[in-house]
Amino acid sequence: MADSTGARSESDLPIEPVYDASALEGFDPDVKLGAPGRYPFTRGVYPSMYTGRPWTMRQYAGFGTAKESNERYHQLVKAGTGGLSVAFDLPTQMGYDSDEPIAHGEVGKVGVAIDSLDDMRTLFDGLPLDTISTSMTINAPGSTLLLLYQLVAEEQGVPGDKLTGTIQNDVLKEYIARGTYIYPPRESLRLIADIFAYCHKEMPRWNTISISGYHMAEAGATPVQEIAFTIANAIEYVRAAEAAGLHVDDFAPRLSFFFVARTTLLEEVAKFRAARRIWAKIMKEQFGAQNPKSMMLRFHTQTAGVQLTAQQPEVNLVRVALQGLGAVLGGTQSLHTNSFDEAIALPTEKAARLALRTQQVIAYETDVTKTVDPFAGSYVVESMTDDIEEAALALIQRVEDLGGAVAAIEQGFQKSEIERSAYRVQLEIDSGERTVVGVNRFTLDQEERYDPLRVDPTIEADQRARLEALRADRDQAVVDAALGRLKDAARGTDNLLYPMKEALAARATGGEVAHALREVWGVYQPRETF
Ligand SMILES: CC(C)(COP(=O)(O)OP(=O)(O)OC[C@H]1O[C@@H](n2cnc3c(N)ncnc32)[C@H](O)[C@@H]1OP(=O)(O)O)[C@@H](O)C(=O)NCCC(=O)NCCSC(=O)CCC(=O)O
Repeated sequence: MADSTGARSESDLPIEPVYDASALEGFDPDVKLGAPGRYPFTRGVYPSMYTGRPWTMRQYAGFGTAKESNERYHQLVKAGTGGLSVAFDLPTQMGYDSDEPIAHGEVGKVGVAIDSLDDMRTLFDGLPLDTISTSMTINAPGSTLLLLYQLVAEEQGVPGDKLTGTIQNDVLKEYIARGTYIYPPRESLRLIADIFAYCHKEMPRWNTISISGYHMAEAGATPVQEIAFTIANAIEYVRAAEAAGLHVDDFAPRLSFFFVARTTLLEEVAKFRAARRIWAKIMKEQFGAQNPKSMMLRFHTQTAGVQLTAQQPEVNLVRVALQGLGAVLGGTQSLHTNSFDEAIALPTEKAARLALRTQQVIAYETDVTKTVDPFAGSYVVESMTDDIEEAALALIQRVEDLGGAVAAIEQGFQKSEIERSAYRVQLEIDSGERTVVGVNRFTLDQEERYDPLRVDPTIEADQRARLEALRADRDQAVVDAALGRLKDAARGTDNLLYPMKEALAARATGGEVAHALREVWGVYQPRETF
């Protein structure tokens, strides 16, 4: 291994200037790799990987009203996207309606505003929910949006067992890095276990959670921290579901993951391979899973937004191509490539199309899809995979020693470790030790003007008007009764999703559902650590 003066990876692990056969001394490919599609899945979750089917090109999109977002989805489908991915605005993500004072100024900004079944119907108008898979980036109110989706599908004549997609539903990382939590951790875990049980019965093809390292990475986590904290959260979810009486093989096949892809391509490929191996072993050895699908770490990837620059934004096209290539070489199941203008504002239609084209070039103009796991056996990538696995396992153990992910969150552990890493990177950029092209080297004297997309400010008023009409039009007594049954379930142990679905079908709003649960469970108060 390199001495302390040698190159270091993003995870602060040594990188040798040259790797040779000695790096793989004692390396047993049968144990470390297995065949593609076989335990421990280091080489990928499917035997044929992209030679059988390309990854899902799934571009995250949504802004303004349901109608505008619906138009963008139709454009993306026309441009060849393989699956939908819905971005919701902050009020929707926090369980507030568009007409609440706290929502003012945020309606439709970072995603689409969805208040009720009426909005959801508009959002998916003309999109065939029996054939398209849809991911929804929604966490604390994940159950609400999932049920609205199911209700719209039922109106289209598509039953729950035909529906494919994913809700993010990963509240633990919200406490650590992203911030859109509502309820305290223990109640959130109970809701998540109810979602697992509901989907097992009613929507068996749905991916019930997307356990995410992406946002931790955006907040500054290193690759090792990203996968270690994500897997530690996943362990917590498995325990919560088991405690609720579910059998591991009844829900684990539908757990999915979400990671970042940085420009440091070699380490990223190693990270993805290590993550698969770690998860497979944990599920088999620690949780006694029997179904190989329970051991498969299937993941979505988004290219690293934090690496994009507002300066010379077209350079971001190059960064995204490299990041996307890393994700594919690492065996991702689904990929979002960022638009080059994302460091400035919401992507324009042209920028969104170019981002999709980037994936299409990787898929159809390179040769990396023609053979499975092309880096297998590489001196450097296998060494890095081992190093990352070892470091990540040690960090998972530290979380376990603190009492598991929830206890560690309550002690502020993950957040402060990530902040330390972010600080280190910022110091390196400020001192010039780390080059960011166009920012601290190769800069322009005068940046070109760039006209970003702006959200129409009148949409908040439109959304309010729609809510007023909905409240005047619906049968309030039916809504109140259903919300009452939801609160009773929250006080007791019955699965919450059944009364929640009744309330939403009666046109209760997302805000009303969240308020009902707030009333019973209270809200999470974060602990500040320095
Ligand atoms: C599991 C994944 C990762 C991918 O699901 P997909 O449906 O796309 O892919 P998949 O499951 O791999 O493949 C679909 C079907 O094809 C089959 N299949 C695929 N490849 C195969 C092959 N080579 N051989 C045989 N079968 C194969 C699979 O078994 C599966 O069928 P079966 O199902 O029948 O087995 C899912 O969770 C997902 O799509 N996640 C997306 C998450 C996302 O978009 N998040 C956006 C976050 S955006 C965000 O957070 C932004 C930042 C912010 O807002 O803060």
